[in-house]
Amino acid sequence: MGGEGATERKSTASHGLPLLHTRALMRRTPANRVFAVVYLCVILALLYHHFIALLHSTSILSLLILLADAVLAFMWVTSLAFRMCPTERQVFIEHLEHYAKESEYPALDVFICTADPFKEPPIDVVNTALSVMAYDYPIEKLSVYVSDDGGSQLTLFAFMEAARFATHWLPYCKINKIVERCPEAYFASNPSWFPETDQIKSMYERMRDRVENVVKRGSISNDYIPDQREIEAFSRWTDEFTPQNHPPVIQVLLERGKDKDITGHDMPNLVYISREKRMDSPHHFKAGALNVLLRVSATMTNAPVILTLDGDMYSNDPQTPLRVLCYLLDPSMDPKLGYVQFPQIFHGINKSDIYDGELRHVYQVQLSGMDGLAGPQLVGSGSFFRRKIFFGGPSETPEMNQDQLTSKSIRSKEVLAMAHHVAGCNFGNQTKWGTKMGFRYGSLVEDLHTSYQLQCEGWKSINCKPKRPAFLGNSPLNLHDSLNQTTRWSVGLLEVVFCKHNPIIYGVRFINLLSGLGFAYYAFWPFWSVPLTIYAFLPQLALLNSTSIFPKACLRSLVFRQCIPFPWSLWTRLSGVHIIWGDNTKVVEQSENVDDERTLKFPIWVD
Ligand SMILES: O=c1ccn([C@@H]2O[C@H](COP(=O)(O)OP(=O)(O)O[C@H]3O[C@H](CO)[C@@H](O)[C@H](O)[C@H]3O)[C@@H](O)[C@H]2O)c(=O)[nH]1
Ligand SMILES: [Mn+2]
Repeated sequence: MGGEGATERKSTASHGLPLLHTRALMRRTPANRVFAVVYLCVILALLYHHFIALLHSTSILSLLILLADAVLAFMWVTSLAFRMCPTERQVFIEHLEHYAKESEYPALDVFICTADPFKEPPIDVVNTALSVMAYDYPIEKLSVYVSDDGGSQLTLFAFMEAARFATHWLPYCKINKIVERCPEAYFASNPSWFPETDQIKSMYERMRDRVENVVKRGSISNDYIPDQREIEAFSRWTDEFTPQNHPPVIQVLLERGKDKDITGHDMPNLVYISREKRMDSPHHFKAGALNVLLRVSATMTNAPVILTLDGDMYSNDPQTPLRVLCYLLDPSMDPKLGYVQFPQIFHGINKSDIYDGELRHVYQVQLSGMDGLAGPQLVGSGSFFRRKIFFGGPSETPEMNQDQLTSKSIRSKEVLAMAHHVAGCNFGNQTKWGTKMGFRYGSLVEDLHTSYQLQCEGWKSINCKPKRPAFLGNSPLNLHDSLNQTTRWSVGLLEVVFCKHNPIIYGVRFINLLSGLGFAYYAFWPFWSVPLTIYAFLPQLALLNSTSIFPKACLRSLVFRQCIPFPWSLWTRLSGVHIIWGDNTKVVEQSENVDDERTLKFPIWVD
């Protein structure tokens, strides 16, 4: 696991072709490891100290401190997963041509989820879709599926508009080699001017106004719908149709080979899906939506590679799928590689980010840490999968027939009938969907839950962190949304803790010790609230009880003599600095020659 980084830093692979990717341990790894050993000693000393203090006098305060510090210590131990083998990787897209021709690239199905047109504005979801439809990827290999869990005709309307605008937008991006392919972000960035820029900009603004007007009004007037086929599509919204109770709606908006852009080139497939919802049938939230996408796409295109995106997360780099191919097309790649995860990077957050919406520790530090083990967890968006991982472990997946049904038109009656059938709410009942197949049910954080189960089955993953963010998304900006998200995540994470495959019990055995700890770190994340709450009230309680919570005893005499003489005594000898750590009950032992001027007093804080 460790040390391979250095040896992999060479320019050609063993088969003589230039390398597609490299991987190396980060330079801070040895320092991290030394730090971990030192820190572990201090934590043990601290817990020992609390324990001794408890023996001397058992008060509620000392019990609370012990509890708080025990939880902090546990969380710190689980976080070791991120520090032992932090890994960085590089890909070389320019070497892809040595491995495969464009026509040999695997097909790619993109899944975009949205759930509520009033919380996630359809125009944002449209921007997400346009940004991936314009990927630098062979168009005949690309399909985009939009899952609308809100079952809203407003979203369908937005996508009908998007399909028309895309026939102008895609050639504009490709001919002018635009890098920013999300139209909203492109026009906001003061782009360089091309002869068609003004025209395309006003087209975009017209589309945006139409979509926003319709959402504002909450209904679509007939003069907004130019096409008979489109009027028919909306006829499915009958009076009984509600977001929680409706039949499946699947609408093929663009079909490759049939629909052309304004320069006469093919358009990628674009399919709108709103799965069947019934009050008496569990929908399993996003995991349920993603499983319907897996099944419907299997009936239509069945691409071996899948990308999942949240509706609010657009592509910021048209070459992203090529980066993934650098791993997937490498013949020497571990066949157990199941998915490639890109970090979530958020835009529009103010500098101070008081709610930590950016989650930088997760995306900048922890994913690289997990990458050196069995691989990062899924983070819900920006994940490229091999389709087969949803159908069993690495040793048991049958090779699926990729040509199955793909020769038929996706608008054909047969294909559509099948697609509607698998989008039904009872289709997955009494099957392995959600337990052994597809995204796993049972947790609101389906991403962590599913990736944990996949890694237990033996699948591995890779963290891909290019300099230019591959995707940019939205994060809660106010306290209300932020608390809502935290509550939802906490419930979902506790569901992972209390499921029968708890990471501490199963994970450390089925994946590996450190990865298991890494998953435990996330699953036990709600437990941070225990020490936070205790430490929030501790000073006040101590004040009321007239007890001191900050200690006076000498750590050197307490720890060094009784517990761990080295390296702390060496440190004291070399530096002459005594570290003082005391006790809230009484002075345990006073050291003889403590030089007041060179004595550091501080409480020990974990992490
Ligand atoms: O029943 C549902 C619920 C949600 N979603 C979609 O799932 C995505 C994420 O849901 P959101 O409510 O925005 O949750 P967040 O907390 O913002 O999302 C983070 O956390 C989720 C749960 O871990 C992950 O799925 C996401 O990818 C990750 O960005 C959105 O696009 C929703 O439209 C559905 O399609 N159906
Ligand atoms: Mn979100």
